[in-house]
Amino acid sequence: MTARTREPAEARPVYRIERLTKTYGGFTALHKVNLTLRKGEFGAVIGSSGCGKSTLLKIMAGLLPPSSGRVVLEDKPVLGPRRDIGMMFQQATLLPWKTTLGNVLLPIEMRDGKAAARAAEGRAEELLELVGIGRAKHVFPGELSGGMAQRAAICRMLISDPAVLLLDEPFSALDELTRDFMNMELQRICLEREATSFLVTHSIPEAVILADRIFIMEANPGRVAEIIEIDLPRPRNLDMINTAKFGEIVHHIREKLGKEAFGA
Ligand SMILES: Nc1ncnc2c1ncn2[C@@H]1O[C@H](COP(=O)(O)OP(=O)(O)OP(=O)(O)O)[C@@H](O)[C@H]1O
Repeated sequence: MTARTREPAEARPVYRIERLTKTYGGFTALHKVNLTLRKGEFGAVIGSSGCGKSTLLKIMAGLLPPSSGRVVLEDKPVLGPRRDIGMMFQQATLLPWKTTLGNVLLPIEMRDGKAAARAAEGRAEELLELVGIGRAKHVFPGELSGGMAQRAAICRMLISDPAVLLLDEPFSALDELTRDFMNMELQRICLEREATSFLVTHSIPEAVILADRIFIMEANPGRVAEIIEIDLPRPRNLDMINTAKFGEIVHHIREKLGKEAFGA
């Protein structure tokens, strides 16, 4: 696996979220959230249900306007959806009448037309090889397993060469073994591409195994309560889950979230 050319802590900031507040009517869902992601960094956000994780991700993606504050990506304010922001959701949502290759090329076809999509076929094939489903390029989604469909969704996200990957529980619908495997694949892809990534998850071990930093959110109003640096070496592997250090980090986060959930 490709090693990092530099540690994210030394890299330049790519994504800046500044004093972000979001209100729905009289309800404050997010209150003055500050957060910076550096080039190649993997950030994860974790917090109890309703603390504003999805709201934060939607604002970061330009899908929802903030009430105040701002989001800046590569020195340009995010004012709406942008081609340099890649997103992935719990469901792969592939179009059933298009092949795997056709689905991967869809963002190009929709944006720049069929000729541009044809011109990008080689690149799409490379991406399918990268995630290990090159042989399924002419297969329709109905014949793909859940893990294969999410691999195709990864390629569809990467085809536009986004500056940042926003991941909303991308593997939570998969069985545990496939999910573990896909998380390791995600790490490999992110390391190879020096991708800047931000993951929303409900799973503490998933956040710990993937992230350089974990943002713990608390509710009422939604805010970042603590940032935890995960200094496990890279590339990470699933055996690390059984180490004392991993257990201590998980325990600390669980305590923190438990206090929040039960008001202790
Ligand atoms: N469109 C909306 N109108 C009013 N309130 C909303 C709206 N969307 C979200 N909320 C509220 O804002 C708060 C944050 O919601 P959000 O979905 O961002 O939380 P979350 O942390 O992603 O939750 P979960 O983990 O359950 O997905 C919740 O209290 C929710 O009820």
